[in-house]
This record gives sequence, C-alpha cells and structure tokens, in this order.
Amino acid sequence: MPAGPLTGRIRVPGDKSISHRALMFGALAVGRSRISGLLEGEDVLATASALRSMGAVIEKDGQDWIVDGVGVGTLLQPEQALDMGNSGTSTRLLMGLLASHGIPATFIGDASLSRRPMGRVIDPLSTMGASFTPSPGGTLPLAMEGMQPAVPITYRLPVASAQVKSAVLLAALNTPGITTVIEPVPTRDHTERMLRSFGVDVQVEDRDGERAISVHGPCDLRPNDIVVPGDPSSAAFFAVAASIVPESDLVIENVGLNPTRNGIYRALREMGANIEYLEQREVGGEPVADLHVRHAPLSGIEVDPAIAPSMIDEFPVLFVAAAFAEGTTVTSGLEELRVKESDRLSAMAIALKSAGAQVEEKGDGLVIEGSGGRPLSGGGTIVTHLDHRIAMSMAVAGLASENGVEIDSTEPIGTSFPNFMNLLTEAAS
Ligand SMILES: O=C(O)C1=C[C@@H](OP(=O)(O)O)[C@@H](O)[C@H](O)C1
Ligand SMILES: C=C(OP(=O)(O)O)C(=O)O
Repeated sequence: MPAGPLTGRIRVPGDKSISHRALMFGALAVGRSRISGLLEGEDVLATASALRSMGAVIEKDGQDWIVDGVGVGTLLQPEQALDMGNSGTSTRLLMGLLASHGIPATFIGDASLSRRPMGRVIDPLSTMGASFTPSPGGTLPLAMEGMQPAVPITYRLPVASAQVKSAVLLAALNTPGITTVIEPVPTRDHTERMLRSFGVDVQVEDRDGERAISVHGPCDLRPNDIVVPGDPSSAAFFAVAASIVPESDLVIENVGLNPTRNGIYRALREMGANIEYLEQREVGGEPVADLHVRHAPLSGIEVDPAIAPSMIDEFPVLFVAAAFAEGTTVTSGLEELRVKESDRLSAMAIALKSAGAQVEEKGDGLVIEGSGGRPLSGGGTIVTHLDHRIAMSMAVAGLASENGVEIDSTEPIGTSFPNFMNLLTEAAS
C-alpha cells in the first residue's frame, strides 16, 4: 500500500558542495574559520580527514566546526594515501589544490569512485606543471606530484563541470600570475562566491557569451565564518515525494536556491508541482527559502538540456516524478550522468522499470511514460551500485508504489544525507 502523506516541517542537512569548499578554503586561510551547518556526511568527512593529514586542524565545537588553517603554499605532505571514499568532489578539488603545492600524494577511493574519469582534471593540471600517474583509463588509485611554482593557464572547460572549474581555480590560488577558466555553460558557482568571502579577488567577465573566471595568484585567504544553507539536492527528494504522494503538505526549511543549482524546482514547477518559496532571504551569501510543497498532478515535459548543469544531480529524482506524471517526459543531453557514482541513466531505467514504470533508455537521456498519478506496482529489488542518489530516488518511488520497493543497500545514503531514512519516515507518518 502506498505511504501516507508527507506533512509537517523538516530541515535537510547542509549543502554538500558548499561544505567541501568551506573546509578547503578554511584550511588555506591562516587562522581560525568557523562553519555552521556543515554537512556531516561521509563525502565531506573524507575532505576533512585529507585536509587534516596535510596540516589543518578541523574539529567540532558544539554545533559548529572550526578549522585552523595552514595557509596557501604551506600544506604538509600527507603520510598516507588520501582515501576519498565515494566522493568525486573531494578527489577532483583536492587534486587541484595539490597541483600547485610541490608535494606528492596518492588518491584512493571505493569501487564506484575508482571507475570515475580523472582525465578531465589531469589535463589542465598537467598543463600547469603537475605530474600524474593514474590507473589505466585515467582513474584512481592515482599518484601525483604538484609543481612549485605552477604555471598559470587559460582553460576552456570541454565538459560543463564545476569540479573541473574548481580544481583549476584551487590550483590558481598558489600559482603566480593570472589563471582563467572559461565556461561555455554556467555551472554551480559556490567556489567563486566563497573565495570572495575569504578575501580573494575573483574576476568574472563575459567573453563572447561565455563566463571567464580569473584569479591572480598567489593569494592570501583570510579566515571567515561560514553559514552553510540546506542542500537543494537533498531537499529535492522531499519535494518530489510530497508532489507525488496524495494529500501531502510539507515545508522544507532553509533550502539553498542558488540559480546555478535550482533547476529541479524550475522543472518540477513546469510539470505542475505546487512549490512555493517562503521567506526568501540570504544565508552565507547564497539565496535561501523555505519550500512549501503540496501534492499536485504532474504533467510530462520535454526538459531543455540547457537546464542540465543546474540540476545535474537531481535527474534521478526527476525521473521518479516523471514516472508519476500524466504523459511523456523526454530528457536529453545527459551523457554526464553516465560517469557519476553509477551510470545514472542505466541504473534509473532499470530501477524504474523493475518498479513497474514505462521507461526507454536513449544514449543521452530517458523517455518516460508516466502513470498519470496512479501508484506504480513496485515490488522489485533495486540495485543501487554504491550510488546514494539512486537509493534515495527509489525510496521516494517506493512511497507511491503498491508494494513499496526494496533497495539492495541504503548504506551509500550516508555519503550525502545520513538522516534521510529517518526524516522520510518521520515526514510520511
Ligand atoms: O562541484 C561540485 O561540488 C559538484 C559538481 C557536480 O559534478 P561535476 O562537476 O562532475 O558536474 C556535481 O555532480 C557534484 O555532486 C558536486
Ligand atoms: C555526483 C555526486 O557527487 P560527487 O561527484 O562528489 O561524488 C553527487 O553527489 O551526486
């Protein structure tokens, strides 16, 4: 039997992207930074322990975290391999950070991370002078040695990736001269926003319709107090759950709505979702609101591929919304989803089909014929491939399915949203 409506008020944990950056920039400032609202998920904790092994002191202080940074240029050589767990962001951003520090390091990760492409950061960082010995196919385990002094570059991103952009900008912080990243399509801009709040002069200009982001290194970062807003990617699971479960009426408090991240809410509203932004305000330099979500009939849409970078992690849960909509949802231009924690196009196509949805997998997207609001049959066992977003998306689909769905392992959820299952049970009871 489908679950009861989602009601009440909930708060999702802090933004994962912002949490990684707060720790990294805190470690690069000389003196003490304080972070409130840090996501205490495994991915962020992997960043923290890597930074500790390079000399930063990172500790919990009441509800906050404090970081005593070592400064740009003075990171210590880590004694052991840096274990990045499941986290692509930790790996790629820290590779950037180390690329302009003249120290060697080795990166390792779990089976999922060890399949993901690192060539996309190796390419620009090699041009800056760092050297890399990856595993065959450009993957982890990977050894690298940074270059000091590194060479400034101008780099045009061949894929829309905030991780690649951020890796180059992190390397730029200890590189004498002007390093510029050009992004043809805007990606999440938390690095640019937060570097400014640490006192770095980040120049952003329009060059022939593309965004050019420049940093003149070497830079000094001054310690900072950071408030991390709630993660819009985590909130999206609840926004979809409340949209598809009849009679739901839920408020999700304190959700970051940075325009480079809020594509899922634009897409859901276009499908007919009833999502209101309450108390719009700014938290830690980021736009934030409370989201009031009520059940509503959804309609299939054609998702404009241009919106993809602003909702890149939310496609799995958008596919769930599409499976309950009236009519067809068509997505395209999503090749990047194949190189996340799992191949998210194939994993979601298989998972939704096993729950009774009608899905066609194309090379660069899914085409989904919705149930018109009727519950799916459910009943299948979902293979999550060590991918937290597949696990959470299918848990949401299970709420609106006759027989629920079984998930092979909920463990990966701990990487980004440790209290997800409790919060879902609480909101739906
Ligand atoms: O910079 C970041 O914090 C992130 C960027 C995105 O990855 P890509 O840069 O690979 O698109 C996203 O999928 C990831 O969850 C977090
Ligand atoms: C892709 C993701 O993260 P990462 O690249 O940091 O592993 C994600 O959280 O969906």
